[in-house]
Amino acid sequence: MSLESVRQVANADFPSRWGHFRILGFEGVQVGAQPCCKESALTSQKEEAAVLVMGDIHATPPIVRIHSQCLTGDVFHSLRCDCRLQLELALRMITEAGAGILIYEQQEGRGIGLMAKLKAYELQDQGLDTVEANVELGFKPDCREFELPAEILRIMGVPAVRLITNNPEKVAALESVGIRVVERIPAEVERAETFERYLRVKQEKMGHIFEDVQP
Ligand SMILES: Nc1nc2c(ncn2[C@@H]2O[C@H](COP(=O)(O)OP(=O)(O)OP(=O)(O)O)[C@@H](O)[C@H]2O)c(=O)[nH]1
Ligand SMILES: [Zn+2]
Repeated sequence: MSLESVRQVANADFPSRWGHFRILGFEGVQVGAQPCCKESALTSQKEEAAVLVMGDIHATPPIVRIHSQCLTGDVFHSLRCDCRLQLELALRMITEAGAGILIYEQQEGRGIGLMAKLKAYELQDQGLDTVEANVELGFKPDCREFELPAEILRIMGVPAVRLITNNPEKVAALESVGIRVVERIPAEVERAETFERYLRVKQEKMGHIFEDVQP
């Protein structure tokens, strides 16, 4: 599968409680078969992202967060995962620096979609972890490829970034298309018992880097 014809479709003023941004819309088209699942939950081949931009992003490598949509966390403040806290961390870092980019990718449930993620929650309630639940539903543990955010950064003329993430796949995805990650900024948040297992599985099964705990 490859991503084609990525284009910017909007650019507007965006005052927010975090600070004053521009908000940009980008879309691209995925061509080829969905490699992720047996029964495709993703009916649309279009990939979209909303991008918040603040300040001068060209003077030095800007702070960048590639955030995958988590409706349950980002909107409802779920404590099953650390997504909302990571989103807040990123927005705080960008506004404190006065410059940066937040790419909000519509990759709900690591790309499996909202309904499948809720089914995965059900399986997790029965004892499976996040990786096992995805596999049980016929998906890969992680369906994301991060081609769209990489292409967005290229279109925006950003050749080097300081990336907020614990996920080495995001670093590798950018570097594989020539965007240098001059610094990886940990996306570590205050822990809660309700998402302790979620983080442990990210560390043990998905290779995420956590500096505040030993494996
Ligand atoms: N399949 C599945 N996806 C989940 C679950 N909980 C959260 N997600 C999704 O996980 C994605 C976030 O991925 P994470 O693995 O938490 O973190 P990451 O984006 O890979 O890495 P960081 O940059 O360090 O945050 C979002 O798309 C969420 O919707 C779950 O139980 N199952
Ligand atoms: Zn989440």
